[in-house]
Amino acid sequence: MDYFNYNNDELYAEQAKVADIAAQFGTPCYVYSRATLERHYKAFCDAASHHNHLVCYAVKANSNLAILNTLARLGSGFDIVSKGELARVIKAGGDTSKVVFSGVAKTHDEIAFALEHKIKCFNVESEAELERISHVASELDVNAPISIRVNPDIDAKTHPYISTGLKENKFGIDIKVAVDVYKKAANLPNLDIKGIDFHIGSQLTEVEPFIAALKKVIALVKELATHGIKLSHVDVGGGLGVPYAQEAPPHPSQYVSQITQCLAELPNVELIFEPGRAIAANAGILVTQVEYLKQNQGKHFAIVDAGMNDLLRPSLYQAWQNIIAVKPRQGKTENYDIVGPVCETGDFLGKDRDLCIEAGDLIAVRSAGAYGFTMSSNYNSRPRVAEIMVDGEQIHVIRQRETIDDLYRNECTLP
Ligand SMILES: Cc1ncc(COP(=O)(O)O)c(C=O)c1O
Ligand SMILES: N[C@@H](CCCC[NH3+])C(=O)O
Repeated sequence: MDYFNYNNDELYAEQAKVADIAAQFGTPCYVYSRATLERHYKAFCDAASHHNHLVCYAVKANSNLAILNTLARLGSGFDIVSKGELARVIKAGGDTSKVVFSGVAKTHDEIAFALEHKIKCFNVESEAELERISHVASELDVNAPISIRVNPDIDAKTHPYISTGLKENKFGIDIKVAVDVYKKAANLPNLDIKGIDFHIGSQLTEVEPFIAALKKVIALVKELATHGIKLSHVDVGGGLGVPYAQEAPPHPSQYVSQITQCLAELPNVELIFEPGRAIAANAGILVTQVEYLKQNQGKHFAIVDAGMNDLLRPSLYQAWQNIIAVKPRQGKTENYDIVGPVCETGDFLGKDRDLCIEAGDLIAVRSAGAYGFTMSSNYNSRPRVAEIMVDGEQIHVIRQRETIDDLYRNECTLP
């Protein structure tokens, strides 16, 4: 089966299962396929098998414990951005020695927690952070493994909100001053310089920007060697896109092979990948029920029970995700805006979709396994939805739907 089984993934092939799941557990709900998740992870590993490598799944894409545990069992490492994400990795049985820690605002407490759990590396995003990590490591009397996240000033040609490798973005350290920062790191106490990393953005549909950034980084690795600073790994970040609509991003094997070719001149350097979306997006769907069909002066709306609080990407980035009927009907299609219950005009899951549907029907938003549940909220006091994993013939509830009580569990009224 294709890596991007966009039109025919394991879940869609089992429409009856999706309908049963909705009947049993209610809607909206996220439904994931373990088989797809595993296949996507292996696509990276298999393609990189001839180079010393580590795939560190980006936890932010989908941090459910069952998802992390599934990947941990395959030997995955993890890219984290908070103490909470590290705690999830530990709870899910992940190996902390395979964890890299990214993010621009690591606190004293987060750094100490990561050091106590002996993570593989801190991806350092500023000189001030470097000093803080050195300080915390000295307090704990340990050495902190570090890599500098360089900002290579490469245009990733993606949505401006998810572009991270340009000088106007907050991420990383200007590649032009990186040598000086490495020299500074070499002189600070309790730091072990391990590697270098970059991450130029998300949902990239071409390999060229990755290669352009990697070439700059390889030149820097060589320059650092002339200063006696030897690196043992190069972390190329995540960012490989998926086909939500007509875009045709490269298959992971193509992407990985171009990267390994580029890195062939540094055969002893470990290659780290941080994919999130490419592993999780097309392993999940959001299932929602049509509550009402409505017409305003010729404009058709399908009002569904999932909203922007459940899946934010369409509202936040005007992202397009395919929407299909779980049980297609024969008949005339209508052009609908698929909108949710939230009191915001921007609350939509899709616009201008031709569908043949009736109230009560189930529809599925595809490619929703990444940045779906993790970006959901309780806005409008809507309980967060259930997450379900299809695992061969078995179906597991991997997160219960929140109850109304859950909404105010941590609140109180004034005395
Ligand atoms: C540092 C870092 N690594 C990895 C990722 C994962 O990105 P993606 O889901 O696009 O693979 C992100 C998110 O963009 C990130 O910020
Ligand atoms: N949340 C974004 C991706 C951001 C990646 C994090 N750096 C999305 O849904 O596309």
